[in-house]
Amino acid sequence: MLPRRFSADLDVRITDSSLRDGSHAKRHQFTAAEVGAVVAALDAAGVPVIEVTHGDGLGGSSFTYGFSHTPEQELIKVAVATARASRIAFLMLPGVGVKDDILAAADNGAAVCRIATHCTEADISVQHFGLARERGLETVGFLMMAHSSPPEALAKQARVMADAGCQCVYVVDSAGALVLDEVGDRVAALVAELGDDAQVGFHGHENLGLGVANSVLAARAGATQIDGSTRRFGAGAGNTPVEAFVGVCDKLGIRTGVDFFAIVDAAEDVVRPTMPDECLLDRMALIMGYAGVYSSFLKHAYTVAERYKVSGAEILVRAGQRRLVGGQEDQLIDIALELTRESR
Ligand SMILES: CC[C@H](O)CC(=O)C(=O)O
Ligand SMILES: [Mn+2]
Repeated sequence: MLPRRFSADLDVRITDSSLRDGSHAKRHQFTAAEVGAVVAALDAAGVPVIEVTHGDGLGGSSFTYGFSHTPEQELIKVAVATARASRIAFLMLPGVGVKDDILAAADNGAAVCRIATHCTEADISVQHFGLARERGLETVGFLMMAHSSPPEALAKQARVMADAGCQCVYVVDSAGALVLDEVGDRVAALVAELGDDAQVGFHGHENLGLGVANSVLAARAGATQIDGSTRRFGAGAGNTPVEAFVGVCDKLGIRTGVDFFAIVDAAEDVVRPTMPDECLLDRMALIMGYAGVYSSFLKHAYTVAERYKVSGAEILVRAGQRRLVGGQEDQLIDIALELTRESR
C-alpha cells in the first residue's frame, strides 16, 4: 500500500505526461535527444514522475495509431539514464500492448506502471496489475473517458483495479469534458470507496480551459496524484499545464515539491522547442471538450477531414454522438464517408 500522502512535505505528487500524452500532439515523433533534454529539465525542476511512452501506450506504434520515430523502449532507456531523482513511468492499454512490453519496460528501468482502460472495462487490467506488482513496479490505473460514467459506477470500477493490485486509481478526463464539481464528485466517490486501499489521482485535459481548476478541485476532494504536461504538451488542447498548476498550488499552500521558476524555464526553453505547435484551445479542441470526444482523436480527425474533404468539426460532433472510445479511431473514417454521402 502507498501512504495516502507521500511524505510530510508533499501534498500532491505530480506526474508529467508531456513525453507520453504529448506524443499524440507530435504524431509520436520524439527523438532520443528530445527525451533526454526534457527529462533533464523536468528532473532538475523537481518533477517526481515523468511518463515516457508512445501516446497510445506500450505497443502503440502501428498503422492504427501512428508509427514512432524512435522505439519507445529506447526512449524509456534514455529517460532512465538521464533522470537523477524522477521516477520514470510508462502507460499501457491492455490489447494495444502485451505483458512482455511491461516486462521490457521494467527491465529498462521504468518504475511506475500505468494501466489504462475505458472507464467501464477495469476488469481487463487485472492480470497486468498482478504482473506489475510481482515485478516490483509501482502501479497506477487509468479509468479513461471518466465523464461518461457517474461517480458511483466509476468507484466500482476503481475497486476492481485496487483489488487487482493497483495502488492509485485515476479519474481520467480524456475528453476534457468534466466541469469543476463533476471532477470533485468523482474523485470523492473513489476516495470513499478506496479508503486506505489505494490513492486517487486525476488526469485532466484543457479542452474547456479547466485543467488547472479541475486539478485543484481534485486535490481538494482527496486526490494525491495529479497529472499535467509542461507547456500543456498533450492531446487535444493539451493537459493541465504543470507550470501553472505548480504556481497555483504554491499560492494555495498545496505542496508539490516542484520549483515554480525552474519549471517555467523548462516549459519555455526546453519543452516548447520540441513541440511542433502550441497546444491550442481552438475550434476543434473546444468541440472535443463540449462533445465529449477522446482528445487523442484530434490529429486523426484532422487527417480524415483533409483526406475526405469534409468538416473536421462535424466529424468530432458526430464522434461525440456515437460515444466513441479509444481504439475506435477508424470510425472517424466511417463518419467522414457518412458526411460525404449526405453532401451528394
Ligand atoms: C490512448 C491513451 C490515452 O491518451 C490516455 C490518456 O491520456 C487519456 O485518456 O487522456
Ligand atoms: Mn490524456
